[in-house]
Order: sequence, then structure tokens, then C-alpha cells
Amino acid sequence: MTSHPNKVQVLCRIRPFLKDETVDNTISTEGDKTIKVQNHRDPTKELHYTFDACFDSKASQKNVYFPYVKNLVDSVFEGQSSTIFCYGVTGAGKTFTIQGDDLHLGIIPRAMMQIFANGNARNIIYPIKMSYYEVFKENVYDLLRERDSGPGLPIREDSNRRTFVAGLKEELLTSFEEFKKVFNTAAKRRRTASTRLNANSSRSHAVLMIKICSKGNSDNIIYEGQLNLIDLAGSEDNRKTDNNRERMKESTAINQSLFVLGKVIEALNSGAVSFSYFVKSRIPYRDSKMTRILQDSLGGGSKSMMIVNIAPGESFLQDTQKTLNYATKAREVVNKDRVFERVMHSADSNSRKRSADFASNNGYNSGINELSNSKRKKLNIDNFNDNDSFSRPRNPINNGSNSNGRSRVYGEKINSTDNLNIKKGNQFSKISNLKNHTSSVEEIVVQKIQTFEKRTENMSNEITKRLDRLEKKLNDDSHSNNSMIVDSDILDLISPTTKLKTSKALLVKGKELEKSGNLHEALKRFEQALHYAPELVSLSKHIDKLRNKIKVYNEQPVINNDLKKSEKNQESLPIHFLQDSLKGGDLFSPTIKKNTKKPSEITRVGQLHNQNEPEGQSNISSITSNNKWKVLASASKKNKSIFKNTIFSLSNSPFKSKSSSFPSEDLTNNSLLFNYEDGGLFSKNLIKRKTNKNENGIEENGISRKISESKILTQSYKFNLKKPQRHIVSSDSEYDSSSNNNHANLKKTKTLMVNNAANHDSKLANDPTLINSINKADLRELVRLKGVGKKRAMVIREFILNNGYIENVYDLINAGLSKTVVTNILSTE
Ligand SMILES: Nc1ncnc2c1ncn2[C@@H]1O[C@H](COP(=O)(O)OP(=O)(O)OP(=O)(O)O)[C@@H](O)[C@H]1O
Repeated sequence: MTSHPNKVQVLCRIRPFLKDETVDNTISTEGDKTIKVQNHRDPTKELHYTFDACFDSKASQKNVYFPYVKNLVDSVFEGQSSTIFCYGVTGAGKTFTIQGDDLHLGIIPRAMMQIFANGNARNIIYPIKMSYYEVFKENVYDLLRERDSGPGLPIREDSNRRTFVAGLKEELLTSFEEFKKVFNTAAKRRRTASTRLNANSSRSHAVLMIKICSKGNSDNIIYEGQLNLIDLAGSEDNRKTDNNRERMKESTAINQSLFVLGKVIEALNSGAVSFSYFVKSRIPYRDSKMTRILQDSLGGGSKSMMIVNIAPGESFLQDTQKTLNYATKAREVVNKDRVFERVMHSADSNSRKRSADFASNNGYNSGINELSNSKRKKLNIDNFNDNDSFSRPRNPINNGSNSNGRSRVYGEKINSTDNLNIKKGNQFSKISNLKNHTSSVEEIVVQKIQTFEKRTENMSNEITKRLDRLEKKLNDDSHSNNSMIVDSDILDLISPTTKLKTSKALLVKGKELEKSGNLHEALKRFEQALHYAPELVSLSKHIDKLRNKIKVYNEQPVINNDLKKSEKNQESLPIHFLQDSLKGGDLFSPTIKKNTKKPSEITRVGQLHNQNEPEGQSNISSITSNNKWKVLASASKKNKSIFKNTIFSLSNSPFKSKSSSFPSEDLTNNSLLFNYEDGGLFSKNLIKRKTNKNENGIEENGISRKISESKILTQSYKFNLKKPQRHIVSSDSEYDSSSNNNHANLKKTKTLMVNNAANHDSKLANDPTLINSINKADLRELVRLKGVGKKRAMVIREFILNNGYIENVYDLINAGLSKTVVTNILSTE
């Protein structure tokens, strides 16, 4: 017996036993259309129920979707209204069937994939519209909006007597990705709660409504289809659920609406109403919000499918029987078959204009305004090419006469020149001459879904693997009393995409920092970035380069540590402290005299050179005499320029002012004498002095740290062979800097110090107490020193920043402070 084409189709699906459930065989399928269930009143008897299709617990989502649901979705392209709803007790698998999860895509994602994949073949006019709402405790709430405490939305009726929820938000969609994003956000708003029967029980009925317009076969017909995918809340036996008061209230509302649904089905099946949904006074649709919403789907003009979900096992037997009885009745409901299509005004021969008019009449206009360019493109009028599918053979255009005399779809206003036709079902079936390309489209849909599922499965497997590894590591570590999870373990948990993104963000930040000269922080970021993306070879090279750069800049700690070591061991101290500026440079090593701990000589131990330059032949040696190094340098003719650069570098460094008394011929003779005892600032390269103008337009001297275009580096090294002295012997008497008994004497000594400093007599140039306090002071404290205004304090700070701590009075003078100011500062102490 073939069933009536417009009957509500009923599918029945048995879910598998869950982890803690006792497995039995009280329910099973017999063939693909019958369910066999043990009678709960008499276990010796079996009951048989026949439906359009039955699925046992092994059936996959695909098994449910393709042979049955897909056709209903297809019919929406032809102006049909289709409704699929899942019905069953709580925890029976309704949400699993309609929505699924990432690994088992349910009807909703499959249908949406089908819609977008079929879109072009079926001449969809993008964007499609989506609404999503829930009925919770007899109130309707929009799931596309943030949840608020306001009253629910009203349900109204259009002139076709079709119900609709007023004030619903409509999202305009052009791709599956867009849909996924909107849907996922909205689905989180749906009310769920944990009950004893289902840890994630839906406490509301949820309705996803998709409106699709597509071009008909004739150039003046546009179909307007609607797909409703409904996840009903589960009926509940409160004796089993252990529900609290709140859950009980929800449960009562759920059960009440499902009870009304049963009544509606019964009423529809009692011949009295003869399936006429217009004579609805005798059908209790109005007794619950859900039945009002389902009005068109049960006994109305929709193609409808009810999927009955069954929880297996003896404990559910009574519910199962009730559900199956209910479903059997629903199967008797016969709907009208209608196609909603709009006939555009025939006098208007320009189909582009018609289509555009159509779009604007259908509220697409407002959507267009908010659309991105890509969406606009899809909405482009060119989509309505006359030569395209409009030329497909089709039934003669309905001339606008409307057999039922009703003419409104979705409650929108229709121009007087337009007509809506409601076609009879058999006409609809004739339309379906799209089989050929449907099969290829079907393949695409299957393929797409498979790819998606495969990808998610791979991802899920990968995550499981990573978690297993971590768990294993934790277990291993706990045995060895070392439960620390190291960075790499955490890293292992992060997805490759996240790793790459994080690494990119760190790279950007690192580059910024490097540009601003903050090499240490830049290096840190780069190292972190590499941590996340070890495959970036160029980054690893860049890090090496940067490390070298920083190492060269950070000579001081190396020198000091080495010095400490060498002081202990009294052995040769390998340091390199000179490097030329432009052409490559020499590497020198002073040898520390065993007894005096002073460098006896400096020997060239290698060359830090520019890659393009041959290794230089220059030599520098030094002889210590009275705390001074005489640095003698010679160079072969060939390398004279290299050597000159080295010397030049020294002469232009901040050290220059200390060594300014050196006769210039010393430089030309390639020899240089300098004082080692103070420690000294050696310029790695030329210091470029920059003339800044302050806000008053007065020129100030400052040391720029910027690298100029002529490749001149400005970074300085601090070369400190000797720690600051605590006691300084003045030429007259021993002066203890911690004592200030004799102020006048002190002032005199300090002035002497300044003068001596200017004359490069180092013995008197140090006042460690003062110098230490200057180094420690912040800007505000510096300003308190006599003669130091804010500007000068800044100069001191900048000097410290660029060159390291102030070691002696020279440095203050080098920083640009005048003798008077330095004397003033010293007298403050
Ligand atoms: N066919 C199936 N295959 C595997 N697991 C299933 C299947 N059907 C349901 N489940 C699992 O059973 C549990 C309950 O399913 P689900 O939440 O879909 O029930 P429900 O009918 O929507 O319940 P409620 O009405 O309380 O929301 C879930 O853990 C789900 O993953």
C-alpha cells in the first residue's frame, strides 16, 4: 500500500544504549519499516509498529539524512514549506538527530550544507534568511538576539492564516561558514539543564527557520520555500527525573505542550475536521505555543516529517509505547501540498529589474545595506541571467489565477501586479525534472560532508592523542616525583593553527620592538615565536643574528665576569673590546700581569670583521706604565684603512674627551695612549653625535642611539677593568669620601677633582659615594642636586642609558655638563 504523498512522514530511530544503561533486547527493528517492542503490560507479548522508516541503534546520521530528509530539503527549492521535527522522551536522541555534534553532523548542518552546495544548481537567490527561536515555558524567545528578561515574542497569523512569530530577527546568509558561526552562537543561548535522564537536556523547543527564494523555470517566477527544523523538548516522567522545583515547572510546560500536540494530532485524525487546516476552530492549535507554530506543519500546507526518537531498554518501555502510539496517530495526518511562488509582472520584460524589485520587496534591501562586498557580489543582478536556467523547460506559467484565492507568503506585502500561486502537489512533482544534475549535486554534498566529518574526526583524534601523551607524561612524572608539566607539554596541546597564530603575533611584536631598538625584548618575543613555530628556519637565523648583536652590545658583563675570574686566577684575560666601525675590526686580549693584576699587554687575538673584508693584519700592543696603557698599533699598508678606522673609532668615542689630549699625530702614527684605571668607554663604532633642538629652538648635544643611514652604529661598550675605588688619595692628603667634617676643605677637594678630571688626572676624578648616588637617583632626585635642572637631569639619565653607569666625574663632563655644574653637584654632597 503506497501511503498518501501528503501524509506526515514518520521515521523512528532507536538510540544506542549509553554507558551506564543496562542492555536488553526489549526493542528492535524488524526490516526497515517496523519496530518490534515488548509489551510493557505483558512481557510475553510483542507489539509491532510500522512507519515510513525505522532505524536501529547502528544507523548513522547519513543513513537517516540521505534517503529521507534530503528530499524534503530539496522540495524547499521549489517553493515548498517543509518541516522536520524530532519527538521523544528526554534523552532519546532528538538533539543528536536534528543537530548532532562535530563528529556526527545532524540534520541541521547537513541540510544547510545541501542548501549552500545546491544553491547555484537550484538558482537560489542569495542571501537566504535564517531565524532561530525557542519556546520556553510557553514563551517565544529569539535565539539570534542576546537573551533578555523581556516578555516573549507574540505569535501572529498572516492573511494566509499561517502563523508566524512577530519581531524575529533574520540573519542573511550566503555561505555555510556564516551559518555555522551564527548558529553556534545562537545554539548556546538555548536553555538546557542537567537532569537525571540527560546531562544536557533541552528545556525548550527550538525552531530553526530557513527561508529560501529561488528562480523558477520561467523568468517571471520566483519560488519562496521555507524549511523548519524543530527540536522538541523531551516529554518527561517526573518520577524518573528527580527534577527540582524549577525543572518541574519547565517539565510541566514541556509536557503540557506535547499533550496539546497529541490532541491536535487526534483532532486532525478524527474525520470531523477533514484535514482542512482553515477550519481550525475544532483543532486545539491555540492551546499551546508549539502547536500554534506547528499549525502549518500538521494539517497545513507543509511537507512534514516527524522523527520519533526512542530510548532503548526496559526502563523506558512504557514511554516508548506511548511515544509509538502517538507517532502512529501522527502518521495519519495528511497535509495539503502547496508551492509558494510569485509571478512577477509580465509587462516588465526586464528580468534583472524584476529580480531587483523582488529582492527589495522581500526585505533584502535592508540586508543588502549591511552586506559585505562579497555578499553584494552574490546578490549581483547578473545572477539573474536570462539565458541561464530560465530557459529550462517548465510547466506553463501560472497566469496568476489563484485557485484558493489567497495571496500572501510570509506575511509580506505583494504588489497588486504580482500574484502568488499555490500549486497542487502533483504539479509540484512534475516540476522535478532536475534529477540529472541533482545526482551530481548530491555527490558534491556527500563529498563536502565527508570532508568536513573527516577533518573533525582527524582533529578530534589528534587532540585525544595529545591528551593521552600528556596524561601519560603526568603519570610517569608522578612516579618519579616530578609532576612538573613543562612548556613543551602544554605546547603539544595547542592546535597547529593556534601555534602559528600565536607565533605570528609574537613575531609582529618582536619586529616592532627590534625597530624601536629594544633588542632584548625583541629577542624574547622572537624566541617565544620560534617556540610555537620551530619550523620557521628564517626566524631561527634571525634569532642567531640578534643574539650575536646583543652579545656584542653586552660586552660589559662578560668583561666583568671574566675580570673577576681572572683576578682570582691571575691569568690571561681574554676580552675583545675594540672593533672597528666600517670595515671590520680587530679583537684584542690584554694579558693580566700576575702580581699587579694589571694588563701587561694587549694582543690581537682575532678579528671581528665585516664578512666582505679580508682579515686585517693590524697589530696593537700595549705596555703598561704608571697605570696607563700605551697602545701601539701598526698596520700593513693594505690594512691601514682598517686600522685607522679602529683608531678613529676610539677618537670619536666618548672616550675621546678623555683622550683628547692625545696628540693627533699619535693617531696618525697609529698609536694611542689611554688610561685603563678609570675603566673607559669604548665605542664599538663611531658614535654619531646628534644635534637636537629643544622646544626653545636651542641646540643641545646628545648622543643618538639611532643607526644612521651610513651604517654607523652608535652602541657603546663599557669597558671596566677596575672597580670604582673607595678611597681616593688626593695630592695633598688622603680624602675619605664618606667623611664631610670639613666642608670648605671638601668643596676645595671637589673643585680640584673637577679640574683634575678636566685635565684627565684620574686619581682625583672619582668620588664613588657621589657617583653611586647619582647612578641610583631617579630624575626627581637628580633635579634636587644643585645646578641640575630637569634638562640636565635628563642628560645624565640619557648618558646612563646609552653608556652605562657614571663611573667618574669625567662621565658627567662627557655627558655634557659644564665644569661649574659638576662642581655644584659635587658640592651638594
Ligand atoms: N544515535 C545515537 N548515537 C550515539 N549517541 C546518541 C544517539 N542518540 C543519542 N545519543 C546520545 O544520547 C544522549 C542523549 O541524547 P540527546 O541529548 O540528543 O537527547 P534528547 O532527546 O535531545 O534529550 P532532551 O529532550 O533531554 O534534550 C546524548 O549523550 C547523545 O549523544
